[in-house]
Amino acid sequence: MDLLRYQGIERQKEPVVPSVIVIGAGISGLAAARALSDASIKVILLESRQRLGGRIHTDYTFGCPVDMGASWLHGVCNENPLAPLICSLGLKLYRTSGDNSILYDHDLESYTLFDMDGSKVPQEMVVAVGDVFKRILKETERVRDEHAQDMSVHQAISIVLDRHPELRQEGLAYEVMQWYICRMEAWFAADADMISLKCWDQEHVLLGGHGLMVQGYEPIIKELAKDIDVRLNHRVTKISQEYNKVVVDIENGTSLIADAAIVTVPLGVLKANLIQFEPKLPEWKVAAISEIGVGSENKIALLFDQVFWPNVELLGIVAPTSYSCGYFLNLHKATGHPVLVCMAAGRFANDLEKYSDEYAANFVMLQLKKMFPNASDPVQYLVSHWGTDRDSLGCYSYDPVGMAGDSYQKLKAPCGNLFFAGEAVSEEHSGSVHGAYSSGVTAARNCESHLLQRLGNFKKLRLIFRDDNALLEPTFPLQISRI
Ligand SMILES: Cc1cc2nc3c(=O)[nH]c(=O)nc-3n(C[C@H](O)[C@H](O)[C@H](O)COP(=O)(O)OP(=O)(O)OC[C@H]3O[C@@H](n4cnc5c(N)ncnc54)[C@H](O)[C@@H]3O)c2cc1C
Repeated sequence: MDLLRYQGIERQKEPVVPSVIVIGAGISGLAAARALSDASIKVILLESRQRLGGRIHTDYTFGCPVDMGASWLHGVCNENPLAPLICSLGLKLYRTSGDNSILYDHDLESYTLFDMDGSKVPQEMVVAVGDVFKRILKETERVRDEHAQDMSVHQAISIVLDRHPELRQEGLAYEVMQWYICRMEAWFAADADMISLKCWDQEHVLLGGHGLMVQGYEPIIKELAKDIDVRLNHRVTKISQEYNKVVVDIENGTSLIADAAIVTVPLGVLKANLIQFEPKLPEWKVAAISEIGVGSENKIALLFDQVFWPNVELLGIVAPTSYSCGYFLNLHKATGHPVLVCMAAGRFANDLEKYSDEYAANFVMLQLKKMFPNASDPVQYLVSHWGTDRDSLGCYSYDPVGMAGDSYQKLKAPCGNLFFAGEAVSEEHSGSVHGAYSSGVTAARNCESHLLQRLGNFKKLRLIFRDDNALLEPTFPLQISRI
């Protein structure tokens, strides 16, 4: 095979500079490319979209940053792998909850809930039902211990309520309970009847609570991409491992060749077989791809000319089913801009994608008008489509009922000179930005060790030095506010 007929990375003269193709310019791909580039490895980053960031997408159409993908930093602490970057860029965080928040709870104190008739739900009831919900979840641990077979969180809640009728709620309190289930479903981006009882609370949560990125996540993406050879509009269609090399075919008909590749495309893209692998991926890898779930979450952001809602972080509407409940993030509290973001998850998020943006915006405005009959119409709106966008095909991974315990490890495991990164390979922090970032750094390190073993000590060629210690110790403290 004549390697020179491939475009892109040219055959190197001695001494050898290893080359790696990173596929996907989300946070994991950018982190991997940055780490490899800092280790003097030649990197090309291929991205199918016309923009960087993947499931991080800060939109500026409203004249202020609005994150249509990730918006929270989960774990506002120096141990968060993103802390050094956030600090060095001087980015501000608005903390919506502290250390004692539970997994799916961004801040109990600053919710205001309404019923379908627009009446405010008494705060004592919100707190009381929240306590009952915590007790129910605690009881599901017993159900888990009693059953060898996995089941859904929904099924376990039903078993608990059969055993403890005193925990059942009636009337408005029942609707508030549905709202808590809706919040939990939003965390996992999946309905309660799909979430694994065995796994749902096994996530390792960093300290420091949850903080909104006030200026959006985009500055981090820009910083990581500095000086990296990124090729936008380069959709990868095939990855072949040949003669100790990796050949990557691009939709535009060109091919690139390198010593190794790191695949960071979303799990949804792998599930849909949008990239052909030659030879085929081993069965254990294919099984992991199919076992891990991909959830759905969409945002409908609404810009108003003035604020007509109370000064709380979240506005919620309670309903007889978790599907019909709704909630809106009040960006005005965190950023000062008159923006509400409706967050839809699970089947509701999927269903919204079947309609036009106008329909979705009208639908959530109807919900808002139930809470605030005098609500003005939005000046502008934005609607995300993470589930049908062929570059994401879902929002982030979750643990479905019956998932094998080692699926994340298998998804992460390399196949020869092919490495895997992305939020879904992060065992401890899947579904998060910091988990995706770390997975990219880890894949780059593993890839570098692989190349060192195969090609010898190219380290002596180190062209760019980065002070590794500078990455460990943030120069400035995290800037956290609570207005
Ligand atoms: C609505 C929503 C809300 C979220 N909220 C939060 C939050 O508040 N906090 C948090 O920590 N996390 C949140 N997340 C999750 C977080 O956004 C992701 O975990 C993280 O951004 C994933 O990064 P990644 O690099 O793994 O994947 P991606 O960002 O998806 O990057 C993969 C890249 O691969 C590209 N690609 C796809 N196919 C191809 C191809 N064939 N060829 C070349 N390139 C391809 C894609 O275009 C994309 O740029 C949220 C996600 C969504 C969708």
